[in-house]
Amino acid sequence: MIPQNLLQVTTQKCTTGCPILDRFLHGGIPCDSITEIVAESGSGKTQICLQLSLRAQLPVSHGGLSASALYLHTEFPFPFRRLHQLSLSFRSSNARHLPSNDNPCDGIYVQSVHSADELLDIMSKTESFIESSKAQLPVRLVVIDSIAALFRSEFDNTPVELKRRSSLFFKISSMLKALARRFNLAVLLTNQVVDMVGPNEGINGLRIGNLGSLYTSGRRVCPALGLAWANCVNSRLFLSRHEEANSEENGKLIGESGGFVCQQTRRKLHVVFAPHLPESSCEFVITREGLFGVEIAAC
Ligand SMILES: Nc1ncnc2c1ncn2[C@@H]1O[C@H](COP(=O)(O)OP(=O)(O)OP(=O)(O)O)[C@@H](O)[C@H]1O
Repeated sequence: MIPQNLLQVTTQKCTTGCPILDRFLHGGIPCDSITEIVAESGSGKTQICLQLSLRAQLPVSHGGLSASALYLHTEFPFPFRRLHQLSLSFRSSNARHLPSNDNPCDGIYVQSVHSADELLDIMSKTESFIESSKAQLPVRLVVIDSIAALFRSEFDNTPVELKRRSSLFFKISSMLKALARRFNLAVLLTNQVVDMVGPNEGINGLRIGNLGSLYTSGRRVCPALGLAWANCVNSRLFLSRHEEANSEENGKLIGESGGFVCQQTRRKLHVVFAPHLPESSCEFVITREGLFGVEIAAC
């Protein structure tokens, strides 16, 4: 058996709730591991985090973790309405696998975080929190949405501050990895992107993972927080979006040629790096029910 297959056999995964995305991710988001989803704003990062937080409650036999989720949010306000909307469709399509009277939103512990120091403080208390919540569904999924927001304005661009920032990265990731290992948790983080300017060489051309350059909305971007943070996560997934103009008779906009033009957002999930996934990408859509993969028929 090759090492890649060994990892797949022994690692438990949390389903996304979509068979196409699960197949693409070889079962879902892995436990005992840190998975990062990086994308520009409005790409679906929060949507997939909410979706996973609900799906974690499913029994293991149905791809879940039979577990609750701890959702640490750094972007305000927390999207309670979207969670409620997702929970309604989740409950109606999974009624047979969930306790009949329970509200799935109750299986998600939501906690706001305002700074990196506060995150460290919360994580130091998480161990006893997880242990004490053993009576209900145990916490087996930790979400941090988003990690970049904690570092957005707190640090100057000086060597001393950058060193302080890197040391915080390593502290956070080693605490997360220790928690993930001890409780067999799936850890899911979101990260933002920054625009890349200038030629694709030198530090700009530095390749991290499978993809040389990341493109979204026609811009070349790279994940926020740089190389030091890239070394802190086990897997990195990238969500891209591109607006396409399709001429259509019943479309919404009038194109240059006088015909109708319909704007359509094409979204893709890419593997930037992951120990258990090959270089690949998968189209997806976002609906009221969440994120769903789309299989493109071969011509
Ligand atoms: N109910 C819904 N039906 C269809 N699409 C939706 C629905 N809710 C959200 N979306 C789509 O999801 C996108 C927002 O997703 P989300 O907030 O998860 O993105 P994000 O990457 O987390 O953004 P940010 O970084 O700004 O928080 C919107 O652009 C919208 O197109």
